Amino acid sequence: MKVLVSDTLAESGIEKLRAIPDLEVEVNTSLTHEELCQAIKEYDALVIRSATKVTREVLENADRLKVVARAGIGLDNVDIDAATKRGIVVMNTPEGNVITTAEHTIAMLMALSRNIPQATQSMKAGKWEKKKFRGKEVFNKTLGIIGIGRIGRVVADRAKGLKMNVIAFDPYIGPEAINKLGVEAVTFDELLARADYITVHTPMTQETRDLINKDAFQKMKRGVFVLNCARGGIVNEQDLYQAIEEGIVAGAALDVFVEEPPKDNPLLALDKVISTPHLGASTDEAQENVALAVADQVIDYLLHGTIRNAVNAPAIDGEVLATLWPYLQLAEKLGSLVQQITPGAPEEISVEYVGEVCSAKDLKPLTISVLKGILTPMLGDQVNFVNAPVHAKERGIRVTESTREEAEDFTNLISIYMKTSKDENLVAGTLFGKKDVRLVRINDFRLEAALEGHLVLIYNIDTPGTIGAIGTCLGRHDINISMMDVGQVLERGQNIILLRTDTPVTDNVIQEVLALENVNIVQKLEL
Ligand SMILES: NC(=O)c1ccc[n+]([C@@H]2O[C@H](COP(=O)([O-])OP(=O)(O)OC[C@H]3O[C@@H](n4cnc5c(N)ncnc54)[C@H](O)[C@@H]3O)[C@@H](O)[C@H]2O)c1
Ligand SMILES: O=C(O)CC[C@@H](O)C(=O)O
Repeated sequence: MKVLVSDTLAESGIEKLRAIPDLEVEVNTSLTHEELCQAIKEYDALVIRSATKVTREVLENADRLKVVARAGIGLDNVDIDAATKRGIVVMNTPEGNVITTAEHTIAMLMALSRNIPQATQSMKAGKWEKKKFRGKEVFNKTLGIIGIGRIGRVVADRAKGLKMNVIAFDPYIGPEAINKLGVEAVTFDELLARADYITVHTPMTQETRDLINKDAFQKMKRGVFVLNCARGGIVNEQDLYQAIEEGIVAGAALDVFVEEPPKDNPLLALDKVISTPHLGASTDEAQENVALAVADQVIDYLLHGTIRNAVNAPAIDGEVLATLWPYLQLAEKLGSLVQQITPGAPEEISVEYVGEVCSAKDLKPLTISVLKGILTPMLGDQVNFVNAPVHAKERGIRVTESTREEAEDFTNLISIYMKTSKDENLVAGTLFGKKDVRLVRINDFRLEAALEGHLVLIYNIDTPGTIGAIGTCLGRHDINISMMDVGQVLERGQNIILLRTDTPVTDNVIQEVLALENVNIVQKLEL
């Protein structure tokens, strides 16, 4: 079998792959996209970091490819849906670079406070500018951490060592769990108002894109320092530029950018911005960790069929996988839906399997798929079929599973009830014709809708003209509705409307729909 390594990988990982007599390993880090589309035809495995773009076109040419393996976490450069459609397993190595990235954040924090990069540059230019580069102590200052997952909590630990006061905001981890880390749990606005330093450690999701925007900067202390060693775009780049110009932000440290490498990014011209070229994970130790992990995972899969850390397939036997496949999609989509409509930190998840689906020998992969669906909108690429139950456990989520063999209205049904710190909801779905995923219930409302694309969920009072008004409002913004399904609870005179639109609906349009008469709740969903 042939393995192509198309990005720079630590030598130890390449040696590990080469030590297997059944594997022929080629390293080529200079392929163009067109060359990769041609070359990929011969390979069984593709090992990448973040540079290789594994597009639909690459995957369509991948006649024998079985696995795309990422040394690192982020899979922004892989078309996972296209890989799934072609039965190609996509895996990553989510553990190996946590400490390294947290240390980089602390290095950036210190460099920012003491103007080290600027002072170095000035000295190299033959100057001695002692006054110009007077800095700030971090001792006793407040560090606000947004997203206190694996990296965020190591940053907190190291910052406490520097005797900083650490506060954190993470809507998906209960305050008790945050407080247990010796970190004060606060709301988003409180963090913005109190922090002297703000660092983001969330994944890039719909919710975190532009999380630190104009509004957020307006709520910060004057003189705040802002750090982003997570993903470009969590801190809006134009708004950051403006906030620096207005004197709100005293300095920013950026390891990641919306466009990498950045082209003519005005932030890089500002003295108050220090930057590194996505070096968060770049230490000998982390690169060794992820290279060895990725090599082990590829060997295990190619030689023994054992899947680890896959984001698109559970670790089960191929035959069982074929039978469960459509149910896995249903379970994951329903999980994603219930998470998107239920704000707050999940506390309890109950999954009920009804009818034909109960004949599956083992329902655990389906429950894991539900968990993956629930956790992915919160954690992005970090969640896979292996670690989803671990993440759920770490977050203190109670998960229960039950079965009922007798089906009522549907031959098979998966229902998920989720309770969070703020709300609770129940959703249910079925497979039509054994493979078409359909949503059939949200709480007391019965529907029949395909679960895909850009969706808008609207709760309204059942009165003539409301649906027309919603359609007109979207039409005014040139948004085409490609599907509409209405569920009713007659006795309460309430409707639920699920729309699919050809293009995503912006937050401003959502607010306009919400302002219409008889409309109570409007939620934007991506499935
Ligand atoms: N710079 C680098 O080279 C580098 C290296 C590794 C990881 N990363 C990035 O660092 C980030 C964090 O990675 P991790 O391993 O700690 O992930 P993680 O999944 O362990 O933690 C992410 C945390 O963010 C929280 N979160 C999600 N949405 C949020 C929101 N709207 N507001 C506040 N918190 C929210 C989650 O609940 C979770 O606790 C990711 O974006 C990852 O891609 C960057
Ligand atoms: O491979 C890299 O250097 C990027 C690392 C990091 O952003 C990741 O997603 O793991």
